Amino acid sequence: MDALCSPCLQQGIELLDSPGFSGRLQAVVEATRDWTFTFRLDNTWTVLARRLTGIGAVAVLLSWRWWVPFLIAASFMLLSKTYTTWLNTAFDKLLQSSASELRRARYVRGLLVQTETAKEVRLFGLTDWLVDRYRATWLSAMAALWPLRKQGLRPVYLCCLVMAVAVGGALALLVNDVATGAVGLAGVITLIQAMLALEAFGILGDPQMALGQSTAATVELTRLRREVGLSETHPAVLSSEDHQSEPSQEDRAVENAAFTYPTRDDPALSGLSLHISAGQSVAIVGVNGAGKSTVIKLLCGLYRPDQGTVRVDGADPAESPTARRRVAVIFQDFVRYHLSLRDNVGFGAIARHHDQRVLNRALVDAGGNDLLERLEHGWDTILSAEYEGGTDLSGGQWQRVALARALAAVAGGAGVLILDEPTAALDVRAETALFDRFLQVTQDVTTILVSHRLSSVRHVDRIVVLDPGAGIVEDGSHDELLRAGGRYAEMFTLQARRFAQAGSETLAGDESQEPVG
Ligand SMILES: Nc1ncnc2c1ncn2[C@@H]1O[C@H](COP(=O)(O)OP(=O)(O)OP(=O)(O)O)[C@@H](O)[C@H]1O
Repeated sequence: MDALCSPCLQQGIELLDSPGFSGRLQAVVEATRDWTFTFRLDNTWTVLARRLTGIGAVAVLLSWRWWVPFLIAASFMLLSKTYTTWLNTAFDKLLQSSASELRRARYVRGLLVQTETAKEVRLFGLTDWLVDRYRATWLSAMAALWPLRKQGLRPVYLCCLVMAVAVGGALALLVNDVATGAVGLAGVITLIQAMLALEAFGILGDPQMALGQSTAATVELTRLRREVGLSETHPAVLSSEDHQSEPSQEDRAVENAAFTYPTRDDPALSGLSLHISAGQSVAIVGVNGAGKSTVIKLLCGLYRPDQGTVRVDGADPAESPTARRRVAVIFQDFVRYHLSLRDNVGFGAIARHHDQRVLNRALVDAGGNDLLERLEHGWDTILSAEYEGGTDLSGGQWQRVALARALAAVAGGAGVLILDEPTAALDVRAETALFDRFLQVTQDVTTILVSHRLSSVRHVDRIVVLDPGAGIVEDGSHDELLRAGGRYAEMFTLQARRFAQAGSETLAGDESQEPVG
């Protein structure tokens, strides 16, 4: 799968937006995971037909030496029984001792192919790490099988020997009959074919079908790769040196960008230009559907503009993994990884994933240090109640973990930190406090905040008001925009009045829905 997932996510996430591609990718995943149903259905007929062939073979061999077909068929059946017993034991053992590890392995594999996780996996450059984790978890789950393979298979090998002796003995008899002239050429061919057909009483299966099944997923993968024009080469893995720790002094810019989503006719952005100086804090506000998240996605290199350019530190983030690594973003639909707290935070800076200092600092700065005390296994607690020893978190706790991930990314070298409404579930006061704290701990970093609550973002250096179709309609500091008395001023006043009337607690829910303008 990594042969497809890595280059696919490296290119962008448009492919996963395409229902056709996404559906086929999921089909490949299913194909490599679970053949059980179709396997049984298809093979019912095959097994019936082959058993009938076996009975015919017995009838043919009866006329030669009556005991030969029974001896050979019995040896095949014995082998079949021993092998099936081993297989059942192996599966039992696997499910008993490694079920949760197998599940974890599948979960990690799922992160590589799901649309919901694609943005973060690409942005944080997690593909290779996840592929390695998948392999390691899967191998560790399979470890329960290795001893069984060594010792448990001995009876199976013994039955193979018995079968070989029975078939070999029958062939020797046949050679003898040929030598004495008791059996002619036509008889030899018929009898040998009949002997081979007795294999229908065994469990050797249809090699062609088995081969077809095992290669079907590979064939589909190859076809998908060819269709979407993915190269064979594996994308380069960024080393820790690629994660510059010094903030860059270069600007971030979107220049005359137009973009239409592949599944839409109307453009999400047309002719938008936005320059952000290094170290500046900027808030992007606007009504629902104004294109705020789309601008962010372009800046992250998740999509390529149809027209115009996007530059982060002088490079196109859609093309340059290094430029992409300079941007850390947490979206409203950030991923709640069913993995350890360490992974959830460390994914922000995968090259420093085990640097405890970075993790501690990020969690404290995100206001989540008290969370650590409540987790039974500390940093190694799995953040999902579906796993033994794991636990789920509240919405607010998850948000702090996601913010810690973004801060870890800054420690890992990201120079642009973007929060695209990950705090929408917090009330106005909590969001304002968190944004203020964020601006404090990220003073050297370019910060972009997206929010509907104008009071939460008033302390940024600059506020940009986006309008659907019209692009940027206002641009300035909070005070400047208030003085200008335009749309921002109008909405800020309206929100402030409603806030005062309703009280912070009750308004919190309403205001998260409140559009600007
Ligand atoms: N993945 C997508 N596929 C198709 N259309 C999309 C997609 N994402 C956004 N759009 C459309 O693009 C336009 C801009 O959406 P965008 O999410 O950028 O707006 P926004 O200002 O962030 O909105 P909100 O405040 O509701 O989050 C909208 O018309 C939206 O329906």
